[in-house]
Amino acid sequence: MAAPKNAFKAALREGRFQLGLWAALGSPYAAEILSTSGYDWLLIDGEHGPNDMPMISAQIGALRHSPTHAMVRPPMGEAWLLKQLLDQGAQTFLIPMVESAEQAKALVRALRYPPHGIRGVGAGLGRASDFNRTPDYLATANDEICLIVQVESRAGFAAIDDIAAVEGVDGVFIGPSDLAADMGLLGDPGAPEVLATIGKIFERTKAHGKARGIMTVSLQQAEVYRDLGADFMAIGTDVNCLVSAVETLRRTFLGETVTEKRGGGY
Ligand SMILES: O=C(O)C(=O)C[C@H](O)[C@@H](O)CO
Repeated sequence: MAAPKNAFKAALREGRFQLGLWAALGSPYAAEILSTSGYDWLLIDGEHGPNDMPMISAQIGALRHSPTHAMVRPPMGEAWLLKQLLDQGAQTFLIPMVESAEQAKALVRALRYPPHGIRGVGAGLGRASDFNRTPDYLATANDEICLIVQVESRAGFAAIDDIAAVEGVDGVFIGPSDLAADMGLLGDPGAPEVLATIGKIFERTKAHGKARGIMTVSLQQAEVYRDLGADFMAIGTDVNCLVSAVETLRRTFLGETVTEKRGGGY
């Protein structure tokens, strides 16, 4: 018996668009509710959400037997952290602020067992191997890992061809908020200059045969990104869904109108 198949990675390889949602509440209960809400993937956010290792592990568990694939974003792409997340069963990783091919190559090695990488052998203790009940896990794990690197700065944009060319990088995800901030447009990811840069990053990513990802909380912006070529996209966050639903409920009852900031304003 082999490592679990990575349905998200397979879908990207087959060119099937994957719709996602951001999970930053840090709630396995919320993750379980979202796991059967029709999304192809759920990003468990350890960079901006209050998600520590036990919390992330519990959310991976909540998604485990659902049609929604767990994508995990650690605060940084550190090998020791990725090792723990891998053993907890994470197979798809979103790594923030990647700005060089060297950084991308180090991430690939951190996610693979020797001789192709440096991942420590300990999955027998974790969900990854179904708690040591997957005889062929070690031999099959590498192929089911999906690495998505975030390009979200001018430095990352400048290195996009080198980054996208790295063997083992499966996709490039643009963080529009951080990219806008680094471009001097803090809080305005919908600015024309940011959109133009996003288009160029997507174009170069596709040229290297890699998947293109992005996120927004604005459905209008989502259409723009889809037209730019996004292969996978998050169209909201659990936090935003909760806040906007509560606000909309109150405003609707009071007859108030709701306006949206350009680009979602994230
Ligand atoms: O820079 C970005 O935009 C992202 O990386 C996504 C955000 O971190 C996400 O938390 C929404 O704000």
